[in-house]
Amino acid sequence: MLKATLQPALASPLYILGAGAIGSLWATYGYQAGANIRLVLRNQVTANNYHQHGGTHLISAGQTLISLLAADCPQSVTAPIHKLLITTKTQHTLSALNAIKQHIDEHAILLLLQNGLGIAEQIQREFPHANVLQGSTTEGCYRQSDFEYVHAGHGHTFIGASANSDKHEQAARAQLAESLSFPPLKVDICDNIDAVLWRKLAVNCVVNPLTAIHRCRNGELLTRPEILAQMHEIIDEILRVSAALGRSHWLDDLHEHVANVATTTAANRSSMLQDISAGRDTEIDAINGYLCKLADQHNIKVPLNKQLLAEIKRLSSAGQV
Ligand SMILES: NC(=O)C1=CN([C@@H]2O[C@H](COP(=O)(O)OP(=O)(O)OC[C@H]3O[C@@H](n4cnc5c(N)ncnc54)[C@H](OP(=O)(O)O)[C@@H]3O)[C@@H](O)[C@H]2O)C=CC1
Ligand SMILES: CC(C)(CO)C(=O)C(=O)O
Repeated sequence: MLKATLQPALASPLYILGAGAIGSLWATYGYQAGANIRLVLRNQVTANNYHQHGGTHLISAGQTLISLLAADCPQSVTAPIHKLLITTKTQHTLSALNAIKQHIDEHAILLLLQNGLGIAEQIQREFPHANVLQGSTTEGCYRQSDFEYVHAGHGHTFIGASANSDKHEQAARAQLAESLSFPPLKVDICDNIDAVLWRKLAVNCVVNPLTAIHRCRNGELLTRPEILAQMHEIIDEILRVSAALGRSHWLDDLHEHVANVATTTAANRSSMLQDISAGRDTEIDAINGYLCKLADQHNIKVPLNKQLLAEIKRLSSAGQV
């Protein structure tokens, strides 16, 4: 079915669902740029706390940028949402969206900026007429305390949809990317976002659970021979799944790529390590869980990925008392 054009939604206010680290980057720089942005916070208590705190404080290049945006909770949203940036963790996305479902216009732009895969398809099923787009970012931001974030690393953000979209939609998508490029954030459209996301998934399947299990920073993975050997075996499993899906060309240098990411982010505590250390649930289902599901569908054995999945789930439930 031909979808309604993206154009009407483009001119609407940008709602941000999931005003954590990544959401706060777009909220803060958007506010600085004078964009029309509204946050959708979890509930009225969070919205009150946000106002009492005086909004979001983002430490960026040694400066504290303060933004006090309009902050709704699901009960207080009044206007229809036409353009929504979703920056919750993957495991919270559907419940967060369902809480505001009645306020989302049926042809809305729903842009996911998350690690992990599998959520976009679920959202498209829940919102069949919506323009569901996906993005991937290499910006780095972490939470220092409530509503206080640190922009730790500058990166690049790509957004896109499935390859077979028409030219008209592509132009609108370029406009969307431009409208989200609040300096210093840089957003571009990508002709093959599936490849970008798959490559990111592959890295996350290796680095995230291993750093969480071994409680180490990303770079340390490369310095321990037993972990390094495991990394290569995990990557080989990912490559076998990719081959079955006809996606090998997206990952032709995966062993080197994972090592490069671990090197360039050597000092990072991965997001999964942070979640496990804080006793929070993790994005493992959308990362190794997603890969294992595909492997099962294609009868490919991925024992190491399954072990990582089980171990992270065990650690995560042990941490939640
Ligand atoms: N941080 C980074 O540097 C990077 C992150 N990513 C990816 O971006 C995504 C977001 O990550 P990040 O920003 O770090 O995560 P955060 O945990 O910092 O932010 C997620 C936010 O979503 C909020 N949230 C959860 N449930 C709801 C709900 N029902 N209604 C409203 N808000 C809700 C959380 O609120 P609460 O705190 O109350 O739970 C939290 O503020 C993830 O997929 C991550 O992997 C990708 C690249 C880099
Ligand atoms: C690339 C990597 C591993 C950087 O830490 C990441 O995406 C994460 O921590 O989730």
